[in-house]
Amino acid sequence: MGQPLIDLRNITKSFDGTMVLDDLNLSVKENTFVTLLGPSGCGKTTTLRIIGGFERPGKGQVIFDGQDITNLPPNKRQLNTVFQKYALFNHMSIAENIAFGLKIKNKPKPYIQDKIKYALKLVNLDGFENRSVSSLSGGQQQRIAIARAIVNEPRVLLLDEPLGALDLKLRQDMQYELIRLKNELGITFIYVTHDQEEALTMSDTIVVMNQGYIQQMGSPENIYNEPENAFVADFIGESNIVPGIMLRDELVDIFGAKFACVDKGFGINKPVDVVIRPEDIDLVSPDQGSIAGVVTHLIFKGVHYEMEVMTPDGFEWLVHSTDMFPVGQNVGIHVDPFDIQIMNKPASEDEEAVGINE
Ligand SMILES: Nc1ncnc2c1ncn2[C@@H]1O[C@H](COP(=O)(O)OP(=O)(O)OP(=O)(O)O)[C@@H](O)[C@H]1O
Repeated sequence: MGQPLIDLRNITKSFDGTMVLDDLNLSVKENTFVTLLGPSGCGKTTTLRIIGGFERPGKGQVIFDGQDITNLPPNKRQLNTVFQKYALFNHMSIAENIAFGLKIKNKPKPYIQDKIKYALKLVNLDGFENRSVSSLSGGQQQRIAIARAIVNEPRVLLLDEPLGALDLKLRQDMQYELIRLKNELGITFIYVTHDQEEALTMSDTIVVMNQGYIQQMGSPENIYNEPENAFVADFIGESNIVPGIMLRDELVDIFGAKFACVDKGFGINKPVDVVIRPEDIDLVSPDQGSIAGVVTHLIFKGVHYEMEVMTPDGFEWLVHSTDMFPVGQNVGIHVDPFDIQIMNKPASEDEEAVGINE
């Protein structure tokens, strides 16, 4: 593969003596949609601001297309940023808002007019040139903010929770719009969100962060199906995370019951964490399952039923199924070997950084 477009090397950042990013390494390939995902305060925005040039790292380098841009100001970088608050100028028309960056660069008038038209078409707001900012809905304002960034022809668009202020339906519409834009424009998107569903929907690559460390980096499928640790498993979707003992290759003991799996190389009689997604549990008759239990909770969720099944050890398994099993019913739990994910127990309670270079 060619060299990455953006390479963060050993980035460290503290605020008031508190470490926010600790030796962070991140490579982003050109023309990918990369999402920084993690809980509030994990350092996503700080990472984005360092890429954008709004924040200087304490240590480390920001490499863009092979060049060190660590000390370059934001306006000299080939990227544009869209924030959650649209930051449009209320006293200017839509056209003036979009033209703002181009006027500063002294671009000729006909060029600017063409660009405004082109950008408005891209964000599905043709003919909005003379409208005022206040006459637009939140979603429309956010599209204008994106149009304003696009006319500068950045190689990278940085987006910091750009859909955070929108309601669910609008947010979903805008998610599709952004994917379309990325495909049409062929530019690299770096997107910050704490919404895992949004990340799974939109990204080519998800970077899961926690407490200033990258926990895992991979495709949405990889992150969802093969979480590398309990934090990722828990943060991305719902999971049953249960203690197990690897009896040998491809066989794990969970609460005294044997489950066939496909994992190897963990050793013999080794304590592990086992991740099983709620939708991967099949409820069968008690004698057909690997372990028997009783249904303790049942909720109808629209697309599926959500149930909890308590096994004799006292663990309550979360189960999603289109079949309904009433509270009090005795059931067996069966899991396909491919749907069982074995993880090493963390070496200590400390957060661990994981290697992220593919
Ligand atoms: N300018 C600043 N001065 C002091 N502390 C800061 C500053 N910017 C960020 N922090 C702190 O750094 C930590 C990481 O913040 P950051 O905004 O990067 O997290 P985040 O993952 O983007 O969170 P959120 O989703 O809430 O925006 C937080 O504890 C935050 O309070």
